[in-house]
Formats: sequence, C-alpha cells, structure tokens
Amino acid sequence: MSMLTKEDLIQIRRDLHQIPELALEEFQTHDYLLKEIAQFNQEFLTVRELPKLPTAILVRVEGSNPIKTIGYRADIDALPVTEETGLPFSSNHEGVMHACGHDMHMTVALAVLNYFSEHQPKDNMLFFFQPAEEEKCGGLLAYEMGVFEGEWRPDEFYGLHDSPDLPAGTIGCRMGTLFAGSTEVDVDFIGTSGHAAFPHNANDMVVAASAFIGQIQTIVSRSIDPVRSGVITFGKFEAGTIRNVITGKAHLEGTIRGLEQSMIEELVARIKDVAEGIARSFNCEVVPTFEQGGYLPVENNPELTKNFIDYMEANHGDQFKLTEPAMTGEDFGYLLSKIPGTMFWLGVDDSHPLHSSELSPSEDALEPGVKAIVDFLEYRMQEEA
Ligand SMILES: CC(=O)N[C@@H](CCC[C@H](N)C(=O)O)C(=O)O
Repeated sequence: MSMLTKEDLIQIRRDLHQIPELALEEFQTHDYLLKEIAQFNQEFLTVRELPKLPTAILVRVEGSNPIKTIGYRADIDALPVTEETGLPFSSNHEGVMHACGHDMHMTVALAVLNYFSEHQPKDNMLFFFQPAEEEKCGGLLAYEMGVFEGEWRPDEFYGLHDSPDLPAGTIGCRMGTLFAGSTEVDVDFIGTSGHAAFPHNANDMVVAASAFIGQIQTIVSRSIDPVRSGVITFGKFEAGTIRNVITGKAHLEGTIRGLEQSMIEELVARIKDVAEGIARSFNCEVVPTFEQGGYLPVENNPELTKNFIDYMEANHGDQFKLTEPAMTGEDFGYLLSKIPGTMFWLGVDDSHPLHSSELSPSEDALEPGVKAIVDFLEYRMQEEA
C-alpha cells in the first residue's frame, strides 16, 4: 500500500486546498507538488517540467521489465469561487476555491506515485499533473506541444473525477461515454448607453441580455426531444456599472453540453437563431462566439474499460458502481481521443454538488481510492499487453 499514511494524505489534501489557483496560474500548486515528489524515492523516477506549460509536471517511473507505459493524470487547477465551507483549512486565495475537488485528485495521484516510487512497477508509468482542466484545455495544450512523444507517451491513460453523489471511496465507471462534450459560448450585446431617466434616448442592454437568457432557456425545454439530453447554462452575466446609467454593452459567458456532438451542434444553431431574433427585436447587435477546444465527450476505451470494470467488480465489488453518463465536461476527453484509456469516478460523499461554494469532499475517500487504483494498476501490469 501507499507509503503515505492516512494522516499524510489528509495533510497533503488540506495543504493543497488552501492554495487553489486558476487555469495556467497554478504556480504555488506546482511548487508544492514538486516538493512532495522530491521527498519520494527517486531511484525509478524522472521528473520533467514544461517551459511552455510551466505549471504542468510529468513524472516517469521506469519499469523493471516494461512492455508498455501506463499513464495516470490528475488535474490541478481550481475555480473562481469564494469558498463558504467554513473549514479551518479554507482557501487562502480570495475568490478562488477547489470547488471541483482537484485537491483530492492531486492527493490520490501523489499517493499512487509514492507507492510506485517504493515498489518498482513491471511496466513504465507516466504521471501527468495537468493544469487548466476547468478552462483553457491544459490536456490539449500539452498534447499539441508534443509532450506525449517517445518514452513520454503512455499506451493507456487513466484518470478520475470526484463524485459527491457516490459513497466515500466508491469507484464509479461505465462503458462508452462517461462525460458530455462541452462548447463554451460568449455573447456580446451592443446597444446605446444613456441616462437612467431617459430610456427612450438609449438602448438598454441589461434588458436585451435578460430577454436573451429567457428565450435561450426555452431551447432545451421546448425544442429538444426530452429523451435526448442537452444543457445550456450561462454562468456569467456582466452588464452595467452603476444604478443610474443605462449600459450600452452586456457580456455573457456560458456552456453547452451534449452526450453527442450532434446535440451540441443543434444547440449552437438554435442559440444563433435566438441571438438574431433578439438583435432584431431590440434593434441592437448580438454577437455569439463558440469555442469547443478540447472538451470532447469522455469516451472510455471499450477494451480497457471492460478490463477496468471487470477487475473492479471482481476485486472491489463492494466499492464499485456502474454509473450513468454525466453532463460534466472534462478535457481528459481530448487526451482519450488520442490515447486509449478510462476515466472513472471516486465517490467523496458530499451533500453539496461539484462547483458549489460549500463543496466539502469526504477525506475518507482518499485511502480506499488510492488502494483500489494501486491494486488495479498492479493488476494491469501483471497482464501481458
Ligand atoms: C468536471 C467538470 O466540472 N468539468 C468542467 C469542464 C468545463 C469545460 C468548459 N470550460 C465549459 O465550461 O464548458 C465542467 O464545467 O463540466
């Protein structure tokens, strides 16, 4: 088992929880991870940093008699959320929080790496501490800069996401699509600014953007077959500066989700229709822009995922659950489109959902999660390719 004790795991998690950083700004996190890794047995390890992706860390573990390389990825970024957990180890970074549990992901990955630094694996291993999952697609950035080449290219890739909906320590997975694809959408409104007292001399973009939001939320509910699944969420609404000025500008940021790319394309087309309609009815400019980047659906490789599920059901049956697809996005979907692998859930048993300012994953998930993953990876290396 991992040479890190439960107390070590909890301390690492809490240290990381206090220093959450946004996509591509994970500098303190990077330094913390390097410091922890430097304390591991270095005999089999090669640590690699990426000048063009300076907060990323790759660690290669030399196998004793390798026939393949197994990759394990953990995302390291946080969200612009003001923490409201009231925990004694709450975020020290104002307005930033590990509201998606990536502190848990990093802790589990460190523990798994620590184990294999003490117990040389038969096959090579590659640990990827990845920046920028929540936005800016760190996995795609790394892949496109050629990181995963030669001895740094895994033959199969694994990664997890924490799930507040599953009991602490439970592993969840499914064949096929685990997570939705997502496309980011920004919408800019251009009208005419003016005095609050003379609305007839202005063109109020708070009203136009609000009408847009109202109409947008009829797309899924009124024009999509209810047995299919799609999501449109606008999480950011910026308009205006003071109560007595009519703003001539508004800016919205949202996200579109679908389990098939065709659903996302359908929603994009309908959003464009609504934008054109609002522009006409409010006599203003409405400019939507769309960006998918690396947020492809997370498609679990059939052979590797069957192997994963069969192993978990046979050896951790009381700790394993087949799950339904989720409308979360994950840029691990991009990496899995290039390198076969499996993403799975780790239950953290919390009443608060992912991205909540009160998310508080159960630390009881850490030890059983590490053990299940170490056991599976050792099993994976016993099998011939
Ligand atoms: C697991 C998770 O919460 N992932 C994020 C991925 C965000 C992708 C992109 N920035 C977007 O907003 O579509 C999620 O929000 O699902």
